[in-house]
Amino acid sequence: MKFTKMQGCGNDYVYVNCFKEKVDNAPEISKLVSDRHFGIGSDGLILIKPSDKADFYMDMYNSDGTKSQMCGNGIRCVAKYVYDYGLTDKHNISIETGAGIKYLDLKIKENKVFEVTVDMGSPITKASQIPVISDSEEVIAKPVRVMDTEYSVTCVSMGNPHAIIFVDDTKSIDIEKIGPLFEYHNMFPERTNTEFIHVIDKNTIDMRVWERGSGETLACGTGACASVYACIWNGFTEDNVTVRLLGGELKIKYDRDKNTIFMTGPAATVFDGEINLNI
Ligand SMILES: N[C@H](CCC[C@H](N)C(=O)O)C(=O)O
Repeated sequence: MKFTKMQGCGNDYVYVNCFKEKVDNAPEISKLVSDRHFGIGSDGLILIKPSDKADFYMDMYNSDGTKSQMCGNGIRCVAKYVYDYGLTDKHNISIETGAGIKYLDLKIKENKVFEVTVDMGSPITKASQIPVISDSEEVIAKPVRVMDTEYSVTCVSMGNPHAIIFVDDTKSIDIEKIGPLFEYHNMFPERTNTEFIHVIDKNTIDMRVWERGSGETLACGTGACASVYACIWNGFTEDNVTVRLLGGELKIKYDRDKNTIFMTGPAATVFDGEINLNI
């Protein structure tokens, strides 16, 4: 199987052009290629497919083989792939995802995409739509006890679930221990991505993330959008926020009039390759 390894802020996936390659059993293949010792090494698998509703369709799988509705860093790399590899010459494209059709604005230098702005759609806060089990309609700054510590949890979906937790320092979190406890917490019937946020100032936050189905990643685009909305909702930041992640920075803007979140960030190609899938 031919593939292209790409990354957005260090959130790296194996991309397959399904206009040319046939991929059966994507969940199994995602687990295989994601393995950083026995496979290619990645946070998951992203299939680039035709769509009858948009220019392309992004089909995304975590490294544990589970499917996700949406991938922010991934969709920027899909945009880079389809332009750089000649599947489109448009500077504005639409991509169908499990979280609806997304619209992207490609920034190009020397005929290659280097940065993309994505209309990520509206944040979802209704508990039943995240989903999160709660006796209230929405979950904002809810105290949740895990491992004899109480955390303040705010839940937002960007088509995929996010639990945003505010902390005083992102470095001191034992994310390998705490991350899975939130991911598999019984308040999240479909599990959750979990973001740990330290608010630096009204326009800057630090973020670490434990992703549903992939563990800690260097960045999470949907998580950055969900986290910025949670910050605005809690009154901690303004509408334009730089999110500082382990793997880079994302610029997030909440457009109040449209109730829409825009994400701007880099996309990079690491290498092209071919793998013998004897499964
Ligand atoms: N890394 C992705 C998010 C993957 C989400 C996935 N872990 C899930 O929702 O199950 C991003 O940049 O938005």
